[in-house]
Amino acid sequence: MNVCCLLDNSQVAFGVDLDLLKTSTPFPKAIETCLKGMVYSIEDIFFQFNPKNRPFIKEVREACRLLRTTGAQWIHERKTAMENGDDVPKDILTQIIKSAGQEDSMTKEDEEFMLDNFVTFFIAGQETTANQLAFCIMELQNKTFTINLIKYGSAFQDCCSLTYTFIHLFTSLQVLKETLRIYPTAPGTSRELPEDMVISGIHIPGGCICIFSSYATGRMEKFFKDPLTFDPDRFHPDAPKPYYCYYPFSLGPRSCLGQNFAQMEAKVVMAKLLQRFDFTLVPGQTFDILDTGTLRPKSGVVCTVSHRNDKK
Ligand code: HEM
Repeated sequence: MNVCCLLDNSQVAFGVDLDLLKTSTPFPKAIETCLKGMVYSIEDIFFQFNPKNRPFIKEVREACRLLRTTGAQWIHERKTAMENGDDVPKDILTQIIKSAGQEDSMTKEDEEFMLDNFVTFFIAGQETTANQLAFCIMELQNKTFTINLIKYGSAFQDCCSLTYTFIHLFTSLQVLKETLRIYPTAPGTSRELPEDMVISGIHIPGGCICIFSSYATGRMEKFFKDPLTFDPDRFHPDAPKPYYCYYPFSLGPRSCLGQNFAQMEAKVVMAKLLQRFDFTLVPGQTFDILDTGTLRPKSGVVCTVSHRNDKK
């Protein structure tokens, strides 16, 4: 899933074919290492001062450097192509460079800022969607979900026979939205209060940082009946909309920039995979969750994959 999403992001956003399926690249590992570094430093503010963490910190620095040098190289190549009047894709990279070109002058700091955005885009955009799809495949093996599908009148037999109803559930995003309710791959966010505020009758002084957990609210009986049951019907177009208790992409002006892209990507990747393959979970895996900054399935969702045509 990581490879699928990384290929998709790099191709759509930066017009680069990473060729990950043929050659092994250090990219997915570098993204994972950067995320880990972020989590460890948030969890323990003294992390970087502990001598025993030095080897890991070195690893994180190298991973960041890899992402930044790659970003710099891609930007340079695209800039040169644009200056030479070559045909370039109308993708995000072209937009970033065009916007930068409208500035009177580009300082070294601006260039660093552009690279920061590149790395944010790469990290934010890959793990989250990949893990969402992995959780989704994990839930497809879940008996409760199977029962729910039978309720829709679908001929849902071994794992996932593709009826119209089933495909519709995906394309209408019901399944994907329900996946993010129980497994919000970016499990929370935070905001610093600029001034004193009263929230639900509680006075909070300005300068405090409030942390919001979409993982917690998504699993609260108060907001979702029988919260641990995977039921895509909660997101049926006629069902009442969740009110400020479902925010896997956060809310407000600084919410996820890639939300629409992510959901379109998830829909396309999932539909393509399920049209072609059957997934059967290798037994003995847990349905537990691992928190590595983003949430991911602890056992990795190791599956036996068979091509649908082979069964005909
Ligand atoms: C299932 C997939 C995804 C989930 C659950 C997710 C979730 C989030 C969350 C919770 C935030 C924090 C927003 C906040 O603090 O208020 C965020 C920020 C962000 N996301 Fe996503 N994201 C996903 C996919 C993507 C993709 C595919 C991209 C880009 C292609 C992307 C780009 C970004 C960026 C650039 C930010 C920073 C926005 C800002 O600071 O203004 N995300 N995302």
